[in-house]
Amino acid sequence: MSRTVPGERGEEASPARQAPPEGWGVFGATVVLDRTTALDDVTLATPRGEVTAVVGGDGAGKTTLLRTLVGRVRVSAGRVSAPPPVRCGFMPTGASGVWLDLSVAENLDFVAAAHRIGGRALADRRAELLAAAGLAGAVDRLAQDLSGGMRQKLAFCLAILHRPDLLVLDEPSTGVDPVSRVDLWRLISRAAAEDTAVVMATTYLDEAERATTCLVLDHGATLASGAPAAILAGTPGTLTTGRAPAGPAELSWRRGYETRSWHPGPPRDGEEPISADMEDSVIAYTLAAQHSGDAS
Ligand SMILES: Nc1ncnc2c1ncn2[C@@H]1O[C@H](COP(=O)(O)OP(=O)(O)OP(=O)(O)O)[C@@H](O)[C@H]1O
Repeated sequence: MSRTVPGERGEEASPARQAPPEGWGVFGATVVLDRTTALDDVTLATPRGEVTAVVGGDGAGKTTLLRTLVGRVRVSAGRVSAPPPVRCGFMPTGASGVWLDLSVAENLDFVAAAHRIGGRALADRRAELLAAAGLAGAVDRLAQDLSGGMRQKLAFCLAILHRPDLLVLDEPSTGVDPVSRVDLWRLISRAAAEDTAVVMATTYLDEAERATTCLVLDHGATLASGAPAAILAGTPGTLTTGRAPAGPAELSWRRGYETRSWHPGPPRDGEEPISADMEDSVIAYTLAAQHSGDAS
């Protein structure tokens, strides 16, 4: 394990740093947790100014990967390169970074104090974030009295308050209503536009499709990675749609009123394959990994 983190939590805020030439990220990382291989030789590069999405089903390794990136989990093989903790922002899943018995303003002030931000700089930053997150009318409300979406947005504001170089978000929009999801995505895009390296785990594949690059995990292993368009273009096998499954039930799934069917290999006679969106594509990659030994 060779994590390169020069700073310690709680050290004084330092100016923004350049990423090393090879960039920040997790490179060839293997993580074993209590005899479970949570990550198996996974690489995730996190360039500045870009949004990198990590997707995958339950237990795929998303949280472990993000926690590895911010130094909370040790790798048993591979390498992690990240800014010092004081220059990272981490939003854990479920808005668990929010103090429920503090008001919105107190939450922000508390985190600002930890980063030694005060006075005019804090007033300006607080006003900017509250306006962008649509929380200006709720500054004096206890966090426990916020809606789930408002709490997620507050958690986001806490993670980004000190303008981190690397912003790591664990399922920021899970359980959030569609309007708040749009707000959150705007905040995330804005952070990237301000040259922050943004990494987010998400279960919403339409969000992943809007990221600059995307990493698809399954059981701790990489199924696909790259620009969303490249992932879609590389979708394995053949995908069709219809009213009923075109093959075995375990290779079919519902999409709205339709049923998608997948099989490995090229289209068969008479089949009319469809183009995959990210949701179909991730399912196809997963099925391909599960059925890699099957004849096409
Ligand atoms: N502390 C731990 N001890 C042992 N195994 C763990 C621990 N934390 C996670 N795991 C295992 O590591 C694997 C990856 O878990 P992880 O939480 O990273 O997945 P995830 O993609 O974030 O899933 P979810 O979306 O369900 O939270 C799972 O098999 C999980 O059971």
